[in-house]
Amino acid sequence: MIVQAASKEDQTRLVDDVRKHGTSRRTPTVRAVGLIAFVALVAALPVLPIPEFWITQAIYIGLYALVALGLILLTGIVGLTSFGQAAFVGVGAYTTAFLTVGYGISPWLALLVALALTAAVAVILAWITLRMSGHYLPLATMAWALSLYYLLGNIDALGKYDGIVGIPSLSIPGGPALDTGRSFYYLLWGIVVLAALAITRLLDSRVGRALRSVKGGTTMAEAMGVDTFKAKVGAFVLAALLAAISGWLFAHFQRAVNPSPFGLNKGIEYLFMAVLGGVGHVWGALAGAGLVKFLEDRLRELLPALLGSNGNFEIIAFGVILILVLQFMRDGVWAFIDRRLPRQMRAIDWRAADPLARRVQPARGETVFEARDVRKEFGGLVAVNDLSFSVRAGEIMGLIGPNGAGKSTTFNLVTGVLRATSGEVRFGGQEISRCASRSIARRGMSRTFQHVKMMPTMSVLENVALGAHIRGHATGLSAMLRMDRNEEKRLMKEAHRQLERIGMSALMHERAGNLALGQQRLMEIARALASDPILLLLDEPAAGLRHKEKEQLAEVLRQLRTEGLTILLVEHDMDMVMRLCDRIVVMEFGTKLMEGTPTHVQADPAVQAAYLGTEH
Ligand SMILES: Nc1ncnc2c1ncn2[C@@H]1O[C@H](COP(=O)(O)OP(=O)(O)OP(=O)(O)O)[C@@H](O)[C@H]1O
Repeated sequence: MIVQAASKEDQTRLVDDVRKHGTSRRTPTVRAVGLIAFVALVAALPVLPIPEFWITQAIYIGLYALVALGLILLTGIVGLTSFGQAAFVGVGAYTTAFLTVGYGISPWLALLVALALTAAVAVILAWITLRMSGHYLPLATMAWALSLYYLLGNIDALGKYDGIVGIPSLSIPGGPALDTGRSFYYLLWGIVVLAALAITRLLDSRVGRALRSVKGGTTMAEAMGVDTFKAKVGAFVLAALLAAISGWLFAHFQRAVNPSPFGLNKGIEYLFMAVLGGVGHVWGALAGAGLVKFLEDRLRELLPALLGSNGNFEIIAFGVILILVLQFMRDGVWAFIDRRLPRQMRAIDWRAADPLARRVQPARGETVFEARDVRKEFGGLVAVNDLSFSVRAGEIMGLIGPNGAGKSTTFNLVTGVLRATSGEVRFGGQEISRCASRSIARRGMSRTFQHVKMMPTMSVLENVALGAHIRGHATGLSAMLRMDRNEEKRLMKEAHRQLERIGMSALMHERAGNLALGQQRLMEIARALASDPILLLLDEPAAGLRHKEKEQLAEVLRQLRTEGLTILLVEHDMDMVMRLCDRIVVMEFGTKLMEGTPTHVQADPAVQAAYLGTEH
């Protein structure tokens, strides 16, 4: 991962800032004022003396924003692309149209049916495609959008391409009818604001961190105990449900449906809204929906006048705008605004929280880990050749060898990233050779990566809190309802404690991507420690560090050993390995060359030859 180190002044400023203001400073008020102003404007709009046209426009923006919100979660947060959101809007719209017009069912009951149907379709699509890597999901969503469009247009009971008319307007059960634009507006925007709030809360939670960790690869997330498949399916279903709610509202607002607004074109337009608005931000959905609606209207007037003929020219203009946005405002309009707003700092509200329960550590000297004749073949290449070694509680075991010796492969076999061709890996007395990474993490093995893997746009504290994922239980729903705060405080307290342990708590509010490489490596160690591991695996933690940073790292590792932690260390810096490790396994060409104390290893002619490249 390419990361930009913050300038020395930036870091000093940040640390000073935190010290001066105390770490419990609240977010500056510009954001809060902006939020209040926005909600006030949304609430006041219908009572202002403005033409009905503007209310209708605001309703369309709200309908679009609901769909775009789902895409923020799916594309911006989890990193999946869907061209099929318009089709989910169609499921919501057609289900309610069919049931309310054909069978006189209450629209609210029809909403439940629409949501159930949408969830079923989304789960099936996600289940089939997300197990496969590559572009299967985007392709499947395209196929889904195309097939639903033609299906709707060819079913007699759904009125073919003419659709269904005479859909009743909504009314609050036992309350008023929402049959005017202004009354409908309140229901719709109430739902939009609630959905935006729910997604914001979700992102600021244990499940939210897990969802964000999935973007850009699953290895790190799985190593933190996150079920990445479940996270992806969950995000896909939630995005589909938001689209279906938009469709349900759309049908009762328009009072008629036909297949055209639910085709692939519209699916692309929804994606365009999310990207234009800023796919990484909840506000991006609102900005994108507003901008696209505005552009749509302007272009529909302007383009025919300019070009002298009628047609769907705005699609071409959208394409050009998208290219320009991707070129000059890659993260969307909201990211551009967000960068200019005061940085958000989390208030420290966890001091009084109960600490998380700790694992019982094995007695010093007990064998915690064992590899027995572990072998890994890549085609004809034997990367790890019947390797056996064990690690005892409370020691630092080094795993060294020249480039290509098989150390990283061994690491991946041990942590469940790769499956061994043969042999056995045991941890805590149990066989784990067939276990997935996340299940190994739950058993008490935690790791760092040769190339730092983190969430660069999230704070250092949040990155470290991800490490404690397996120690929490709060669900996404409880996060949306803010019923997870007690556990969240405990997780944050743990993350803070681990940052203090490695001497980095002053940087906890900094964006992880702004840290220098040495600090990022230390942050990874804090993250691994937050899982309360029995065995800590460090993959070349000193790579790329300067002398002083290496000294700091060595000091941290010594301290951890004193506290009784067991460490398996892969490292190229021989000086560090020899000074730190209790025992060392030396590998060459996938085979164990020898095992012993640093003194033995250093004196061994075969080891010297392996490193110097001479015959032995
Ligand atoms: N996925 C893979 N497919 C094919 N060959 C692989 C794969 N992963 C590793 N190898 C090969 O296995 C051998 C061992 O590689 P590995 O990365 O484990 O060595 P290493 O000791 O970690 O090296 P380094 O110190 O350079 O990281 C190398 O020859 C490498 O090319």
